[in-house]
Amino acid sequence: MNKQLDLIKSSIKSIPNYPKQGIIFRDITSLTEIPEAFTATVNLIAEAFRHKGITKIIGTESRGFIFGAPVAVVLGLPFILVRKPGKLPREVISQSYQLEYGEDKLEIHADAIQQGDNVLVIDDLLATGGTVEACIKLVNRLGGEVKHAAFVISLPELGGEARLRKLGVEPFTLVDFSGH
Ligand SMILES: O=P(O)(O)OC[C@H]1O[C@H](OP(=O)(O)OP(=O)(O)O)[C@H](O)[C@@H]1O
Ligand SMILES: Nc1ncnc2[nH]cnc12
Repeated sequence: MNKQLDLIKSSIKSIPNYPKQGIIFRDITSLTEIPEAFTATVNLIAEAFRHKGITKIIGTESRGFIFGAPVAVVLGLPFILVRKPGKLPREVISQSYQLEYGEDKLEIHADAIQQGDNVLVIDDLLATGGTVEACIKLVNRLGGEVKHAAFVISLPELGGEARLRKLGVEPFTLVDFSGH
């Protein structure tokens, strides 16, 4: 187990000052290029949630798709896409959320979640928690519940873990990095 987590962490490249000065970008493209690391990542998340009564998995555009979709396949669960505005073809509901500078929106198909759904949100990385909070609001507005959210990477200093706990969701993360 620790060997797998070590492999996953060492597969993530850190790029200083990208996309802007002062940010250290934690790059999952170097992880997905290593089949053993990508497979271990998907399997560790899937096995952690196999017996949690999850009914649907959400992946958030775009990096959440990379991990959410294969976990949904492993668990045999529906995969729901939460996308940036204007990308989904049928009726949607939208949720605004704060970015570091300014505001953006996320959308979900209005018929994607039903009353009683127990939804797992999957993303590559938890920073401020704004993205996952917007997903939780979308699911709740459609009558579903989010009790679990899973991330490959957490940046605890940015407050996302604490924000999620306040919303009653215990974050599941594989590796932590300190520093932005
Ligand atoms: O916890 P937060 O502060 O909300 O940040 C985390 C989000 O930011 C990144 O996505 P981004 O919006 O950069 O889009 P991308 O996946 O298309 O690169 C990342 O993939 C998470 O979805
Ligand atoms: N430091 C970081 N690296 C990669 N993706 C991010 N999304 C938000 N902060 C990030």
